[in-house]
Amino acid sequence: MAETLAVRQISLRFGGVKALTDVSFAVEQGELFSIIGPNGAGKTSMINCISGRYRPTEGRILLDGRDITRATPNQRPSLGIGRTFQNLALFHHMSVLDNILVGRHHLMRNSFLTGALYWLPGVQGEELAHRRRVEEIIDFLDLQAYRKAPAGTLSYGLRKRVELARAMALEPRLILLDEPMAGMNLEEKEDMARYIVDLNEEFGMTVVMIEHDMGVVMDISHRVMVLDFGRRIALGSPEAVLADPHVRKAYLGEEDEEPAPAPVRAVS
Ligand SMILES: Nc1ncnc2c1ncn2[C@@H]1O[C@H](COP(=O)(O)OP(=O)(O)OP(=O)(O)O)[C@@H](O)[C@H]1O
Repeated sequence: MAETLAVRQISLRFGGVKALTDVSFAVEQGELFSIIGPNGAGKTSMINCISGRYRPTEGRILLDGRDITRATPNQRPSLGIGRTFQNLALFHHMSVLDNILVGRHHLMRNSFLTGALYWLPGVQGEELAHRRRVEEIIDFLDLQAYRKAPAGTLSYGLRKRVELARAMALEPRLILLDEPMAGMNLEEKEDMARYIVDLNEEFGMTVVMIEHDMGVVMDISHRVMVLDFGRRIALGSPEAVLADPHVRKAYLGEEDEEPAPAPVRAVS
């Protein structure tokens, strides 16, 4: 299967801090790929390199074989990369519907002039097509009851769902989810896990997810990469990663009975 994302020997330094060191991995088209690791392991730094927020000190990032390492964060949505944030980034006073429409901004040919030229032929048609697509996403994420509500009035779990809707509205080929279940109760987590599986299977979106809830990660991921101190220490199926003694030591704090691990290794 084709590689949607290829990360090649990425390193990222902040002054003396090595956030990432020589990390490589690839994500296949249609894959649901998770990145896990202890606090400070470099997970968000990696997502930020892929989304363009951080520019890696070394290495390359390819999307569908095209080098996007130097593309700006503003260019990445047009290239097909959508993301959600660890801390919610919604417009609180805007309705759910309008927040989601913001996600389609880069797809709107007429966006800049839509207001002024609204009555010209084609502009209304385009606007309608965007609204239809947004309504489909609202249905998919069961947000009908909240479409007119200001985003700031919703519960935390619902706001996370609106943020997912906004990222989906971009119709990304690759969607980056930064802790989509953080702060949720069990029921909200189960809902979110189902939506992520469905957007992967039904909408065909390739997913890269950071998540601390190991149960969810192991349940829904096709493959899992483990970072520790900015290095990749394991990569493989959830079962292989869970069974890996170095992962158990680094991530779960279990005693390692074997000699110290090599800095970079893979299991599959
Ligand atoms: N903008 C920044 N400036 C300086 N140091 C940073 C910056 N961003 C991250 N770091 C450092 O890089 C390292 C990796 O941080 P990162 O946030 O990527 O880890 P993480 O695995 O996402 O952690 P968490 O699970 O706590 O969110 C940490 O030592 C962190 O302090």
